[in-house]
Formats: sequence, structure tokens, C-alpha cells
Amino acid sequence: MNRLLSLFSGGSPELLPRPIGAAFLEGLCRIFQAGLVFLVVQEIYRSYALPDHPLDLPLLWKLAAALGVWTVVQYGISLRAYDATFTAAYEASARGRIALGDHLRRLSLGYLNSRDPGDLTTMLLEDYAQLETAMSHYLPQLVSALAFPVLFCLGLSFWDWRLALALFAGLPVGCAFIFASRRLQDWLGRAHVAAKIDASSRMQEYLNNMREIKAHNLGGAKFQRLERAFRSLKREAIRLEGIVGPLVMVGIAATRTGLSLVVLLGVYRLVGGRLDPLVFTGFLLLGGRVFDPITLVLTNYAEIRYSLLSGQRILELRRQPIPQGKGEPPREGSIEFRNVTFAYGDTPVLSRVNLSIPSRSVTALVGPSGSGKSTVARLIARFWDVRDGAVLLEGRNVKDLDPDRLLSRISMVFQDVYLFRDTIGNNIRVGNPEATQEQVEEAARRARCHEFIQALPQGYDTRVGEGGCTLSGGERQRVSIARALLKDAPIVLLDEATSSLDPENEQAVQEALQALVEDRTVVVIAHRLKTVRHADRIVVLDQGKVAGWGTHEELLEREPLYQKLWGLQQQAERWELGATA
Ligand SMILES: Nc1ncnc2c1ncn2[C@@H]1O[C@H](COP(=O)(O)OP(=O)(O)OP(=O)(O)O)[C@@H](O)[C@H]1O
Repeated sequence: MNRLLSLFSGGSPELLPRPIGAAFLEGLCRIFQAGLVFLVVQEIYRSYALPDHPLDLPLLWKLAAALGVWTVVQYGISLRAYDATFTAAYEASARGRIALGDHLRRLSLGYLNSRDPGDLTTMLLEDYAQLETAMSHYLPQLVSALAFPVLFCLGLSFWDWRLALALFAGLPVGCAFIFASRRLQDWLGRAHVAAKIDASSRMQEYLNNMREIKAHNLGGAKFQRLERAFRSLKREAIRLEGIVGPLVMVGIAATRTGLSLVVLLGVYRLVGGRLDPLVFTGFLLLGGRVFDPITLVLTNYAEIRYSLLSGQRILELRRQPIPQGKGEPPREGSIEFRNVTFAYGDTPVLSRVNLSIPSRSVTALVGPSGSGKSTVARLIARFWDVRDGAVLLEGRNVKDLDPDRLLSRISMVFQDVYLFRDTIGNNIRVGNPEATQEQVEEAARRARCHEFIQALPQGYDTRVGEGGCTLSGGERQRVSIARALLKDAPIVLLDEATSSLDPENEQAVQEALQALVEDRTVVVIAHRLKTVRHADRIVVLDQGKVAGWGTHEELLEREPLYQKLWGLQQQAERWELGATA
């Protein structure tokens, strides 16, 4: 039961008692109203059926007045129930979305990478919207369907247990039929969800990669994939409705056969003089309505199960373990890789890597493409946990450190810079949300972006588009360096930080980076060896292993791979000079 409530509320079952109580109270109100109507029918029936029983008009007026008053009371109760139900539904989805968003933030990148972004978007938006509908509409229906037939059955049994039995005879058959077909319904529901996720992913891919699509003239092919995804979504939706609908109809028909049995049995017993006509009338009056809540639930059964699937998907994600660790990260930043082996899924990337990066030194990672340089940097920030061995900060395993606090000690500048849809000032403030305007501007000056920001229409208050698409690659890169400067962390990871800068800016930004790396532990990844030849130490990686390390001069003397890479780059530069000459 607990699990069901958790599924219904997307992980906030504590919000359910109020709407369930409200739905129950609302149902009781309706029964009371039906009771008053029955008293009116009884009085009229008696005045016609019993010669010595004149019509009690004062009683009928009183009943009419009571019905009027009750309608007002019922309206008030319904209003409260409506309020309680909708408030709980929106509160549950808001709480759930926030909790899930926070959980996603704390999950390892390894897990997030394995998930389709379209799937996660669907979960945060559509699955919670589905649960809102479930809580606000289906939950009250379910409460009525579960509670009131039982109450009715008990109440009517006191009147005539045979008729009560006949009335409810079809119910188990109908429910059993629906229950037996639930696997098919789940299967169809899952296929529909999968089609929805696929359509959402294709849509995201289409919109996010519009530049590449246009550049490579892929409009037709990519649009066809999108079209296929939407057609498949339509097919699955029709299949879900088309198969589940008739199944549910059969279930409802089976449930309602009880009323026909009541008529047959009632007439038979009435003719035999063994049934009070008033009781028979009561059964016919109530029997028509007693199945209304059940019919409603069975009609919505597929949707209810579909909502439960949404709840299941959400809870599964919320159960994903987040990287643990409570320790305070050290203030200094010496880094050590001790026999580290790592794989992305089944693809081995690092094999028994041993590395020592002294505090307040600049270490460059170089090597051919795919040798594992970025992976080493990501493991320092614990974007993934290593498979074997350990990454140590000042001798402490990063697995034992609080992941959030660890990240607060590391500044990162990546190749691809993402800017949030916000002002450029706030985008720099990402490095330190408490920073004053002066500090933001100072960081921007040091990162050589103050001038271009001031030239923008609203200066630091200029909004940049999603992904920073209104700034050039070089400008985005400099904003991200300003962020890192503002963060003022003891460890700095630079992954191809100057890759997208034009030659004009490069010198200035190299100076800015010089300010950033001063007195910090720096790990820099660079393809252009020239930019890191003054590093304190250069580590050469080859196919996930350390091929050698030392200063530029030492490596040139004794490390064949480094010699080769250096030679190739020298050649490339000469070729470039030759080409432009
Ligand atoms: N998220 C990921 N999932 C699966 N495989 C990955 C992932 N990231 C990188 N890889 C693979 O791991 C290997 C090492 O990648 P990594 O990015 O660390 O190399 P690199 O030396 O930094 O390469 P480059 O210089 O081209 O940026 C590559 O074979 C790459 O395809």
C-alpha cells in the first residue's frame, strides 16, 4: 500500500492523507444526499401503497429544506476537497521535480551519460504532469471506487442479503478481467512511453544540432527521423487506446451485470411475496448508481496504470545511489593517482595509472587524441568514480570527500563553454554567487573580457542566449576564465582552455591564465605542446597509460612519443607558415 501511495505521489506520500480524507468525506456527503432522496421516495410510496397512511406534507417540506441546506453544505465540502486535492497534487509535483532536479545534480556523470537527455526531460515534465492528473482526478475516483461499494454492499445486505449478493456478483468478474489484462496494458503503456521519449529526444537533437544539420545539409534525413518518431508515437497512442478501450468496456459490462440479476431475482421474489416493494425500489434506485465510481475508475484504468508507470520511472531514478562521502576536502591541492584503472561502461580507458602532481605546481597532460587526458581531469573532480586504485587529494581518497565541497575547491575551464540564459554578469557570478559587482568586473578585467562586455548594449546586464549563442567562441571562453578567477579555488583544471581563441586574443588570455594558475595546483590539457612547454611537469599519456613524465627538455631528450608529437607540431607550424607565406 505504501508503495502504491509513493507511486501515486511521485515519492511524497505524506501529502496524500488530506486529499484521500477529502475525497472520502465528499463521497459520504453524496450518500447522505441519496439517503434524503430515498426518504422522500419512501414517503410518497407509502402514501400510495398504504391506505391508512396519508401523505405527510410537513415531512416532505422538511426533507426538501434539508436537501437544500445539504446542497449548500455539500458545495462547501466539495470546494474544500477540490482545494485540498489540487493543492496536494501541485505541491507533490513541485516537491518531486525539485527533489529530482537536486538528485540529478548529485548523481555521477557516468550514470547521467548513460541516460537519454530526452528521457530525463520527459520525466521531469510529463511524468510529473501525469502524476498531477492522477492525484487530482484519479485519486478521488479511486477512493470512492474502493470505499463506497463496500459500504453500500454492507448497508444493502441488512435490507436483503440475497439482492445485495446479486447486485455485486458481477464485480469480481469485471475486476478479475481488468486485472488479468493488466500485463498487456502495462506493455502497451511502456511502448507508448518509449515512443514518447524517442520523439522527445529526436526533437531535442533536431533543435540542438540545427547548425550541424544545416552545415551538412542533413535537413531531409534528420527530419525524416523526427517524422518517423512522431508517427510511431501516434501508432503507439492509437494502439494503447484501441486495445485497452474495448478491454475496459468488457470489464465494465461484466461489473454491471449485477443490476440485471437484481431485476430478475427481485421480480421473482416480489411475485412470490417474499420481497418488500420498497426494498426492491431502493435496490433499483441505488443499484444504478453504486457502480458509477467503479465504472469511472475502470474507464480510466489504463490512464491510472500509465500514471503508476510514471511514478515507477520517477522512483527508480530517485533510488539511484548518489556518490557518497562526507569529509572536508583539504585546502592544499597535491593530487595523486595510485594504480588507477577506469572504464566508461565496458570501454577501458585508463589502466594502472600512477601520477603525482605536487601542490602549487603546473602539470600538463599531453598525448594523442583519445589517450585519456580529459578523463584524468574528470576523475580528479570525481565526475566518475574509479574502478580500481584511488585518486588522492593531499593523501585523502576523493571517494571519502563530500562531492559538493570537493567541487568548491576546483575551478574548471572546459573546451565547450555553456552560458546560462541570464545576464553576462550573473554568468560570471556562477564562479561565486556572493561576489560584488566590483569583484565580477575585476575578474572580467583579468580574463580580458571587460572591454567587450562594456561594449555590449547593456554591459554586464546584457542577457546571453541559451548556450551563450549570442557570444563568439573566444568570448565565451574568456567569460568562463573569469568565472574560474572569481571562484578562487586551490585546484584548477584547464581542458583545452585556449583552444577556441583567435591569435589576437591568445597572448592576452595566456596572461590571464597565468594570473589564474599562480600559486595553485594546475592540471592543464593541451594539444599544442608549445603552450605548455614551461609547465613544471609534463605527463605523456598513451592509450590510457603513462608513457613518461618530466620537463619539456627532459622529455625531448628521452621520451620517444613526446619527441614524435613535438616534431609533428613543429612541422605543422612550418607548414602553416609556408601556406600563408
Ligand atoms: N563519456 C564517455 N563515454 C564513453 N566513452 C568515453 C566518454 N568520454 C570519453 N570516452 C572515450 O574514452 C577515451 C578517452 O577519452 P578522453 O576524452 O579522456 O581522451 P583525450 O585524450 O582527452 O582525447 P582528446 O585529446 O581527443 O580530447 C576515448 O576513447 C573516448 O572515446
